[in-house]
Amino acid sequence: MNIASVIVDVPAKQTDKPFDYEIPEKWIGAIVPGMRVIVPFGPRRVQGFVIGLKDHSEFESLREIQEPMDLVPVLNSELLGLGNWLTEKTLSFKISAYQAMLPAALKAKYNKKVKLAQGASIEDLPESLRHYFEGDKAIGWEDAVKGGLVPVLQKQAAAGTLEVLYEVRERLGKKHIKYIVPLLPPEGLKAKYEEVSGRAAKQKELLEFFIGNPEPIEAKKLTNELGYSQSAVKSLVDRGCLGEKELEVYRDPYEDRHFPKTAPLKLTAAQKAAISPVKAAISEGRHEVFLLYGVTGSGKTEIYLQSIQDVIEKGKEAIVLVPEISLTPQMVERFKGRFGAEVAVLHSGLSAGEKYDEWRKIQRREVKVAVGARSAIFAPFENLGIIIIDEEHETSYKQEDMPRYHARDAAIERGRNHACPIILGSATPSLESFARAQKGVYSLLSLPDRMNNQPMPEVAIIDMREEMRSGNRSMFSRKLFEKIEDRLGKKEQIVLFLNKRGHSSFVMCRDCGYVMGCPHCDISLTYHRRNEQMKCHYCGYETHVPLQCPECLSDHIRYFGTGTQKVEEELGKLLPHARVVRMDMDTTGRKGSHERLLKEFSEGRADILLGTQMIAKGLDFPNITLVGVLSADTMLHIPDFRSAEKTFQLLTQVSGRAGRHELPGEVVIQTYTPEHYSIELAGSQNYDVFYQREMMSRKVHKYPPFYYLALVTVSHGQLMKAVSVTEQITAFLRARVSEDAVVLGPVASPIPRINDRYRYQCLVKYKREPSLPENLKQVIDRYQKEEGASGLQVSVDINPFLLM
Ligand SMILES: Nc1ncnc2c1ncn2[C@@H]1O[C@H](COP(=O)(O)OP(=O)(O)OP(=O)(O)O)[C@@H](O)[C@H]1O
Ligand SMILES: [Zn+2]
Ligand SMILES: [Zn+2]
Repeated sequence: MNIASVIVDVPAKQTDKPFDYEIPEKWIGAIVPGMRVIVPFGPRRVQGFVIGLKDHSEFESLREIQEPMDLVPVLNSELLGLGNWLTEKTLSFKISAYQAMLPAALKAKYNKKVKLAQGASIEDLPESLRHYFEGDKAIGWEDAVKGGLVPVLQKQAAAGTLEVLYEVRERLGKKHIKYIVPLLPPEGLKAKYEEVSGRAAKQKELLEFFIGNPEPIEAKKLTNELGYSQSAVKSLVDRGCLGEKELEVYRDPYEDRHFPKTAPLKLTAAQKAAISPVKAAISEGRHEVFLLYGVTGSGKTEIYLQSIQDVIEKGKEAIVLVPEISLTPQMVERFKGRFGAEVAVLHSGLSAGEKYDEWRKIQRREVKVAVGARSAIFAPFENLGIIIIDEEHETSYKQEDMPRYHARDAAIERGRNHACPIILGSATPSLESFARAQKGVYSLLSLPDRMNNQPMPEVAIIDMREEMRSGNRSMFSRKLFEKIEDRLGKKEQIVLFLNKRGHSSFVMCRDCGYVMGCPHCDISLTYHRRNEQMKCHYCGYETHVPLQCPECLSDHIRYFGTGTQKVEEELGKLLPHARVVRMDMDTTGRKGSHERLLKEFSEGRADILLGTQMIAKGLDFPNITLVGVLSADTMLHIPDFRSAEKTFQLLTQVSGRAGRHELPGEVVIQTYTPEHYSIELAGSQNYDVFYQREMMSRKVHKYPPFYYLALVTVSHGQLMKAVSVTEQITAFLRARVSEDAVVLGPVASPIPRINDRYRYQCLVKYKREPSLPENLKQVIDRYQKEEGASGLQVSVDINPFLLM
């Protein structure tokens, strides 16, 4: 096996296949599939993934691998296979698929070193290696490669005595903590104990401690918590009885937090009925996809926890996906509280170094559970027993760049590989999933009632046009305002929700109706109060708020729309005594701020939690008895066939924050289109009727789940170029699909220009088109050649979630 098949890091059609390389004699056995290597490619040196080994190649005179990049494989064989699957499903390059599975720290160029693994001791190494690692020394990767040490180091890495560290710049290196270690065996310490004079009682005490506890102990803990004297430590260090040692600790972002241990709750009859098929699948080691459809507050999380418990008891591992936005401390606490140090948490709030640390815990089998957002689906477990996707309807599970995968599909694929069950949980399942459950492709589990049979909150829908007509120009309807005052009086808590998506604060001229738009994109600019700036959310363009309308020179130009800042101001005027916590992109930008704000609210130091999407999900606070939705319809106006579904889901989720415990809850939804079925049915929280109604409309308009979609987006600096290429593509595809398929286009994208590039699209709706992937690939290949030269971009998204 002296030949390696390598996928090189050159994302292009011509290079999207394995290349054979000869493994130099000294690295035979040291280079195995799943490792990265440096190979010569043309005149360059590039990175590549070894995907297989073989004895013979059909090519002659192979070039040699220059050097390995890893001591142990970064992708296991299952993930290598998953990479093929991803490539096929998303029409992306293999290299993009593999890169997508690794934490960022492994992707960029970071300093790499080999060190003694945590918990290993220098005596575990062969004599010949010890001098490299004594006294916490490390050997640089380059030196190890030059010195031909890789194969020997690799053996140690496989045995767990050595490991590779990445020095991630943002937080240089690993974090170290000072430990005190006894330098003598207990008998030696006893001998010293006799030697120490009777007056040095503190030293005697300390020696006694180490005779009983010969393990290293954190210096701070020894003195601060256990109360041993610092000067005694110093004296014993001077005497050569104790040593000080810096030991690496993981940068655990939750280290300062204590998670009280929770025990499994006694399940209700409904929960028992729902969990038992899952338990059966776990114990039989069978792949099955469950859709857990349970209303908000019905106890889905407890089902996740107890299923994971079973999986851990079988010696297997679990992945839990939650949407980024609801990966709140409260969610993390539930998993850490139950499984403690067995849990790794992966989310975008972590620095690259922290993410890498969490990933390593998984790779080194130190944890059993990974909780994280979308990309946690690639957690490098080898013995998966269950995958859970909470809020499975969330669109953030779809990745919008290459590879454009949906985490749900990847989960099901991994579930097949590991013969393990999948739970998709939601109070408002996606139409796709519910339709599959109806057809029996997924097994449906239902939790139709809240815990302790609490009723669902009562919902009032307020027509804001009526309010306007009767002279109320405030952003609060009379009913909502009344109820806010009532709750403030009763010292109960309130959630006010403002949907930022769809429309936000924009600047408009009251005289001529001019709206300030981005000069580079066809979209209006968003007003930011904090620095009095207008900003484009697509290209980042920023400008000052004008004092005069550029069109008619009127000075009646001001901002419109209700941003959270504006609501906060208005609350300040109307209810100066109310304590308001505002949560949106602006207030949660800094690390830890999200957590701090929620804590403030949960500890009752605020009355009103005001926020955007990020407060809609997952919050479980007993004192919330009123939820107000300030403008329910903004989401309805996005040009997207899922807008009604998203509106329904969001309203149901927000409403679900009220009355989850003893106190009953109430919800007030303000809208300008109360007659729309998504709003009406969210009001009565009737998913089943909504599902029927929406399915009908999808069928008529030929949208998922009745049809699949493929979207081709073309962009170019010149309008005519974008149009003509889209025209060609549309014609090409139209000639190659069956008559059941619909090919729409060319049409301008809903945002027709971003960053001075014109955007056109072609949308294919189809039921069964076995040759479509091949044809789409041809489209990509055909235009890829032009791309570099003229700035043309052609992208294909299969099952798109954003039609923008
Ligand atoms: N068997 C049980 N006995 C007692 N309390 C329970 C039980 N199961 C769940 N609970 C409690 O009920 C509350 C609601 O449960 P949970 O948050 O899991 O609901 P959920 O279905 O995940 O809701 P959402 O979809 O709104 O997040 C929680 O406070 C939880 O601790
Ligand atoms: Zn004007
Ligand atoms: Zn712009």
